[in-house]
Amino acid sequence: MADLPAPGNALPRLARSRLPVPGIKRPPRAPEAGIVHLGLGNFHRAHQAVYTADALRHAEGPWGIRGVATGRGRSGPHPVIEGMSQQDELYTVLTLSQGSGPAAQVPGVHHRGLVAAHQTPEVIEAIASDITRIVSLTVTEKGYSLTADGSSLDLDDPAVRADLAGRGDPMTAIGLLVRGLQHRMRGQAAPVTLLSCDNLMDNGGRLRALLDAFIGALPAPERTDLQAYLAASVSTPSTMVDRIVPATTDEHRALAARCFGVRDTVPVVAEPYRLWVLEDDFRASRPAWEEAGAVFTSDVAPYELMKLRLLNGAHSLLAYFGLLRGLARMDQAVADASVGAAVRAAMTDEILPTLTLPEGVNGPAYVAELLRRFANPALGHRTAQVGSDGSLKIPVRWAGAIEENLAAGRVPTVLALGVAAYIKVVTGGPDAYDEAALGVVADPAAARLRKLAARAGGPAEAARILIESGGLLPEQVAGNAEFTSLVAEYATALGTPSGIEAALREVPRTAR
Ligand SMILES: NC(=O)c1ccc[n+]([C@@H]2O[C@H](COP(=O)([O-])OP(=O)(O)OC[C@H]3O[C@@H](n4cnc5c(N)ncnc54)[C@H](O)[C@@H]3O)[C@@H](O)[C@H]2O)c1
Ligand SMILES: O=P(O)(O)OC[C@@H](O)[C@@H](O)[C@H](O)[C@H](O)CO
Repeated sequence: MADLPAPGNALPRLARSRLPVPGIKRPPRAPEAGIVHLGLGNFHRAHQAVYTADALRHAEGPWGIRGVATGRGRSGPHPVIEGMSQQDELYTVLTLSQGSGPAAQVPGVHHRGLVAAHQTPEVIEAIASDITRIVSLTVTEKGYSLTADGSSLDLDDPAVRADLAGRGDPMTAIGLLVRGLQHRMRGQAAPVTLLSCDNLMDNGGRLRALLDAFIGALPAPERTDLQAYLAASVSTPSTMVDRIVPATTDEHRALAARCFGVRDTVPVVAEPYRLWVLEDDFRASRPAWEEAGAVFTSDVAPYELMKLRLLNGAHSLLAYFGLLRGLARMDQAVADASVGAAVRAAMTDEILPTLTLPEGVNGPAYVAELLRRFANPALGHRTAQVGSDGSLKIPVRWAGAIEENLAAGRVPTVLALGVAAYIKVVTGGPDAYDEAALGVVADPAAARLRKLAARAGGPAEAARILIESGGLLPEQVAGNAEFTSLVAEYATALGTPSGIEAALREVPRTAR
């Protein structure tokens, strides 16, 4: 992590004893950690942690958070864990609005964090602790060890196989959870709630199915004991989580220094809007998150579907169209006349008709509000960040809407152009978009998809192959000749540098 540019380096580091400062209150001390959170990334720190800090102001409870940095492939100190440990486990949440300066909050709910890759036994112990009532997750789509089509646990993944065999410390989030629950069961600790806060449809049900699949593949005595324990003592409610939280940059660190006189190496930035809708199925107690504005309901599905298809679906369209148009930031993409019009058309004509909205939500008003949120220039949200991991996001964000349009006899033209744009970005190499200026669009399936595309004689054939064998879209979509032909047509059109502009101008008018 790069250090702060001057004059920030001259400032004293954020610490409990240095608060309050004008604009930032000193938080109360974090209470006992009843929550273990896997995936101490930016989103958790700007969403669940803020709801928890706000809830604690209304009702006390043992709701400190033990954050765990998950995932592998990193050696040495973890920047967030290290940064927070040098700041009394504190960090700043900068709320960035269009047209006004930032507001700041220090949630102050975290205890000393753990790095799963180096401190696995401590993580298992924390999950198993009788004090722990909730284990929450934001481990990204990649963290769930899903098969390429996203339908089930990838039992061919070497990390999953090693975790199942119990060879060494568990490496996957699912393996960690199961081993933690096993210890919990043996220690006869209180029931516990596992709370997925990732952008996955039916995230609670999905997490449960993955745990069931993992446990189902264990040998008999372990398997049956854990199955009984899960049924009796573990709940996995679904949640819809919403707040745009971009990756932190040096500019954000400098902004914190300039506006609040705080040298914080690990701040997070977020939009003012936030929403959290949770299925009210907690096996043990929980923070009074409703006091902080969270909504508890018996059915989260309409909220999840609305958010994933409209917000995240539109986000991914903006990202790929923006990248091909040479636009680095999401606000630039939505402000671009041709990109903005196409994405608005997709939201209104292709996605909204596939949704049964939650009671009281007005579709057009929700779309208008999303477009306003995307347009916030203060966030600096990068198209390359939102466009990354598309092979895991497209099945969640676009596939259902495409499938339902086709089933209703409509061909969703903007979503078809979106698929062609994604294929160009992920398989096109340096010619597809200006990587040096816009940033790297990472994707775990990139090598596999490029290999498939390399077999083709041109972009149209590559698009057909990727739709048929890439695992991005369900069979019913891949088998729809009209849709596949349209994506192939767009793939050809995107072959020239001005292709995207012409296609975007055309696409909202060509609804079929
Ligand atoms: N950032 C947002 O605007 C936002 C909004 C709503 C929901 N979310 C959800 O939160 C997730 C995380 O977003 P973020 O902004 O915190 O990202 P981030 O990059 O700041 O953090 C990602 C976290 O996931 C962990 N992770 C990554 N790959 C993993 C793997 N293979 N196994 C286990 N853990 C892994 C990392 O250790 C890190 O803690 C998103 O993928 C999304 O599902 C994000
Ligand atoms: O966080 P990702 O990378 O899964 O997705 C990028 C954005 O679409 C997403 O984070 C949104 O900002 C968020 O879902 C808004 O609530």
